[in-house]
Amino acid sequence: MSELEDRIHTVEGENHLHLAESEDHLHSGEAENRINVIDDRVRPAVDIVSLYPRDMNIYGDTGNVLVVAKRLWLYGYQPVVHYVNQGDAWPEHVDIILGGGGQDSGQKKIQDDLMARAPQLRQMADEGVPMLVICGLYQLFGNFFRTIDGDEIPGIGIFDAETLGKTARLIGNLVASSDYGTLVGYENHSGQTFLHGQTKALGRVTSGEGNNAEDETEGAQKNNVIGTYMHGSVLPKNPKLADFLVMKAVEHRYGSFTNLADSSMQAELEKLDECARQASQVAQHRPR
Ligand SMILES: NC(=O)CC[C@H](N)C(=O)O
Repeated sequence: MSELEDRIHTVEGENHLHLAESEDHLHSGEAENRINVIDDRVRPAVDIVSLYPRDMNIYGDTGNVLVVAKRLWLYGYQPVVHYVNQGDAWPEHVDIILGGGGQDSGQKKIQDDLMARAPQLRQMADEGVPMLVICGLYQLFGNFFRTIDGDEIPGIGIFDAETLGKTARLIGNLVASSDYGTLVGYENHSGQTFLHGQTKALGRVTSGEGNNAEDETEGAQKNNVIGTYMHGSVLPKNPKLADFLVMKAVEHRYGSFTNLADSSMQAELEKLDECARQASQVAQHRPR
């Protein structure tokens, strides 16, 4: 084993340890948690922001952070995860932002902080920073969410879209066709989102409801920002979508994406993709 391989191997052990420990940081309130300290001479760093993990993180959405970190690792990069809750400092480097869903009450807890960060987030979206926002946070990346109680939670308008709370909840497995293949996930929301203007949907629903009970659209995409109603978490079963985000994050940081994986990392990626393919097949045929 070369010195480099040896180092990557050793570092990988540490990385897993830190990833496992990182759950503790979700509620720690610390401004920033570097989950691992790795030799930057070996692996180029990519900085991930997990946005509002304390209040916006349901139905396994934190799994998206683990998938992006793992795939970056297997492509030969060094993932550095920063957990950013309300009031926390913004990291110096941000290459990708991942945020989950939440109850209406969670959305109210983050609304002021989100509005304060809105200009920065809009600028980053314009600059091509990849972002993935699920359900409750997706709704707040639109223009507003008017809840069933009549409260209006303002959004940051990255997507030209509005969300209206309805009495019927849309709950169950969700399948959509998209540029990233067949996407599978799980939806549970009372808000129904309607896209306006040139806003592009992420996909077309083939089973379930997606954005609303009317037009068969699911999610939205603008530049490299993706919003979706798919929990589950979505990325483990949808690796093409994960790779789109991973590659855009590397491109943002280094100008282009290069696969730095050695043969064992490549083999692990292929194994993961095969697991994802099988999981997706099963999920697609589950009743709603
Ligand atoms: N799953 C969610 O993130 C729910 C979002 C929002 N509170 C709704 O019910 O529409």
